[in-house]
Amino acid sequence: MIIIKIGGSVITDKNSKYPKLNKKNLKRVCKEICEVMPFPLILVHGAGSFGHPIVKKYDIIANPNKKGFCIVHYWVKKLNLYVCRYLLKYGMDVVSIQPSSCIIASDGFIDYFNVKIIERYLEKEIVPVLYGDIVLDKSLEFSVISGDQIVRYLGEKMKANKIILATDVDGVYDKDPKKHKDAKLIKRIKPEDKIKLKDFKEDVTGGMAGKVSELLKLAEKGVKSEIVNAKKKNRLKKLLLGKRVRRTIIG
Ligand SMILES: Nc1ncnc2c1ncn2[C@@H]1O[C@H](COP(=O)(O)OP(=O)(O)OP(=O)(O)O)[C@@H](O)[C@H]1O
Ligand SMILES: C=C(C)CCOP(=O)(O)O
Repeated sequence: MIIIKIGGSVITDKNSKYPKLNKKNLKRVCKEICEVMPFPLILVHGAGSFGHPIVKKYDIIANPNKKGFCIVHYWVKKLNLYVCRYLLKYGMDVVSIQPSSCIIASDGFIDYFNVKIIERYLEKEIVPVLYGDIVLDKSLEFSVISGDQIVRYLGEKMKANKIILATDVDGVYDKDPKKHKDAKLIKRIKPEDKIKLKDFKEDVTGGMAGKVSELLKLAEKGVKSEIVNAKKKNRLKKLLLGKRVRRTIIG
């Protein structure tokens, strides 16, 4: 079982205040995955500018509200349609799974997740495509569930043996590589390493810090994961083919 998360920073222009697709990257990444066609596979993607700026605009974290919920839901679903469109174009049989229809959270964390339907699609050799979404929350009314959190949950539940998070940097650095030219790539992070996550840039779901903290939870359960740069042509493809590429291993 392999789980790949395609980062919103790769398939959208994450710096945009409005939803803006990076179609070139989206097509290339979908093509790279389809050229390898790993199976059994679950795909997850992030929200990028189709989610984060809208969550901020409607102040959903501080004030979970119905209007904001509906608008965020609409945009992330729209991004998911684009992702599914290009996966289909390059030959993969996919089905879109809307997290807001199968997940209920409690205090921002997945509390209930009906994975039965995912298992049934996998039995039919159809790849489920999920995404960071806004969902019902028992205590907060609505909460934002990152693609990273979905990866962590499914990684454990589905006993994945390969988990890849594709983003716009080569992996986890000792400081944000976009702000510091001298940042050094950390090749491996183990649960026992005392890594300071609070210094890493944060978006509404925690950015790189959120990603690492979810992956460390997986590592504690003995499940390893890898963060790789999918903005670089063929890097994800090579990793899927089992070749050694520049990346961070967590676990
Ligand atoms: N120490 C760090 N190491 C690596 N990247 C870092 C670090 N601190 C901050 N970052 C930032 O984290 C970003 C990647 O995380 P981010 O959550 O934005 O990616 P993503 O998962 O691709 O996006 P999305 O959450 O929209 O799916 C990079 O663009 C980088 O600038
Ligand atoms: C912003 C929303 C709605 C989902 C965030 O998911 P992520 O991009 O994986 O962090």
